[in-house]
Amino acid sequence: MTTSSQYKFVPNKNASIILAPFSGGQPKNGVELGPEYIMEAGFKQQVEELGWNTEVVEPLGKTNYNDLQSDIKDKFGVKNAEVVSSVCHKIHDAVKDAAQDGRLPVTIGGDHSIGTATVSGMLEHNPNTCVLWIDAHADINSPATTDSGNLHGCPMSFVMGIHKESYPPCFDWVPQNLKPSKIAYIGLRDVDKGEKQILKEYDIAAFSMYHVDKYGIGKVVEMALDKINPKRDCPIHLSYDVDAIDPSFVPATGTRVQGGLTLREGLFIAEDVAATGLLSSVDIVETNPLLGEHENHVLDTVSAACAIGRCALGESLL
Ligand SMILES: NC(=[NH2+])NCCC[C@H](N)C(=O)O
Ligand SMILES: [Mn+2]
Ligand SMILES: [Mn+2]
Repeated sequence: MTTSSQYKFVPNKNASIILAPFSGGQPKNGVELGPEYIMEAGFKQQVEELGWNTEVVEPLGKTNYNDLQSDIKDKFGVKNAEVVSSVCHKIHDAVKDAAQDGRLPVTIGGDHSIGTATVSGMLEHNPNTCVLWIDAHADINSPATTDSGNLHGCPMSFVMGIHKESYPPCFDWVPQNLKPSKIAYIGLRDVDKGEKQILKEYDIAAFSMYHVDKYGIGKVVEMALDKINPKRDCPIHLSYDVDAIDPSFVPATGTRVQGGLTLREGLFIAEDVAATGLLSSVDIVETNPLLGEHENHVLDTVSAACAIGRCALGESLL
């Protein structure tokens, strides 16, 4: 079987690998090292072997934004709002610039708070963009609902403007331009009570591990795309939290939840998005090399992160 390997929204196969070594959206050290480990594993060369021209972009420069962190909630009930906001603003601009330049942004985290930046950046570039969020978590808490106060649990509400009266003013720059009908989740299995209410209230397409078991991953990806991209004509932003995949395959991540996707199911999602020809951007987040109990944990996690990227960029298309 042959599948079109053409990327409709990036016909020249130019990609920008955007490094986001940031951990301020959650309390565990080490997730800021994700980009370094993934690049050292040869990710850029791997992408080039697939026929992409790549450039590496470091919107955070050499500044270390990770020492400014605190574990104390502010009066809005969240932690590190100022630094998360300013890091996201830089990544937002880098993602948008890359896309405007005809390149496919591949943003490597770092924690998932940067979803605020990538989703809003791609939506400013093309308002038809839909979002496929692959994660054990819904990351749709607002400052009003979050228990942890960790902003990596909140990016989806920020880009939709859910409970906007609860946001710290430093997030005023974030365009709240994602419609609830343009986001679908796959892999959910640890969703907070307040998040469940939001998913219901906004009628958001949410496929949990229950649906993966019941229908199979192939059908679930199809159902998700039917909801958010029924005519298969809109660009797809794939935001991939490696914790969607079961911790037996991907152990080095900060919020492990048992009962996840097999590695093959996880890669299939990226392959199937690639096969649509509609991929316009991808995030690969939450690789934390300091959380492996031994070296193999780190190797497995880093190589899964690289494989997600390669599959999204067409490795399995013949
Ligand atoms: N990107 C992630 N791993 N997010 C985990 C979020 C966990 C929890 N729902 C919280 O709000 O803190
Ligand atoms: Mn997660
Ligand atoms: Mn996440």
